[in-house]
Amino acid sequence: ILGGSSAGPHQRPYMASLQVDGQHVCGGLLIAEQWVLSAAHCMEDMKGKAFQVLLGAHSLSQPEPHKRLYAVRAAVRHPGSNTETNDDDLLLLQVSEKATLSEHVKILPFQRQDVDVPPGTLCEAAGWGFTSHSGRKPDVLQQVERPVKSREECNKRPYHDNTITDKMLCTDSRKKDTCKGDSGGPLICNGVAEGVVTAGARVCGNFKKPGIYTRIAAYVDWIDGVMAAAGE
Ligand SMILES: NCc1cccc(Nc2n[nH]c3ncnc(Nc4cccc(O)c4)c23)c1
Repeated sequence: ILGGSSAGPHQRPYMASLQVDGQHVCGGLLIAEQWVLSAAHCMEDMKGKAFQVLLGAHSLSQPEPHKRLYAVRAAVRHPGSNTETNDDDLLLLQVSEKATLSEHVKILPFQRQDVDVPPGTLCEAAGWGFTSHSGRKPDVLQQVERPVKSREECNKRPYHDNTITDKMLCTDSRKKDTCKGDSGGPLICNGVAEGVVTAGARVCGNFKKPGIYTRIAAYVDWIDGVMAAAGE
């Protein structure tokens, strides 16, 4: 997160950190007791290694009583996701057992009504991604408030030039923005998860490349279907 601030400890108890060999790779959000929603592109960063899901964390390094690392029982990428585009950039992770819910670990409701968030709505992104262009990594969860940018505007040059589909939304990216490591994390508007961070052009903090998010409401049937079909 560029231009943001540290979240209060456990103020965002739905935040997940996807980790390989103890290193943060991507964000995620807890959407059910045994399910974390993230971005399909995050699987590319795993380099085929096993990865875990950290829940209940504020600091990535410090021992915290409610921090717990879960093994992944199943990783389901959206069938439409691919390495070339931002389309359908969603990943559902079934963790090895139901998460122990508490003040520090909570489920975040997601938008089920497939209606665009009005442009100008102030939303929040959070993550443990880069906090500077030089690639500085934060220890504690960062957050930033961003206004939604209309799809019409976001699809113009010099912005994203007609690559933003109805299943995506944009936020202004001038100075304050998501960056490497924030992929997979939530965009929260009025307390409800509306989007999942996708890397898009991978540019951070440049107003010419607004932040791009996958609109969760456009994937409710897929999400419900995967969770229903999976076993224990
Ligand atoms: N703001 C959109 C967004 C959301 C999520 C991830 C991303 N960026 C990235 N995703 N993956 C990446 N691999 C390498 N570099 C990357 N961005 C980068 C790194 C250092 C300085 C800088 O200006 C930009 C990214 C960009």
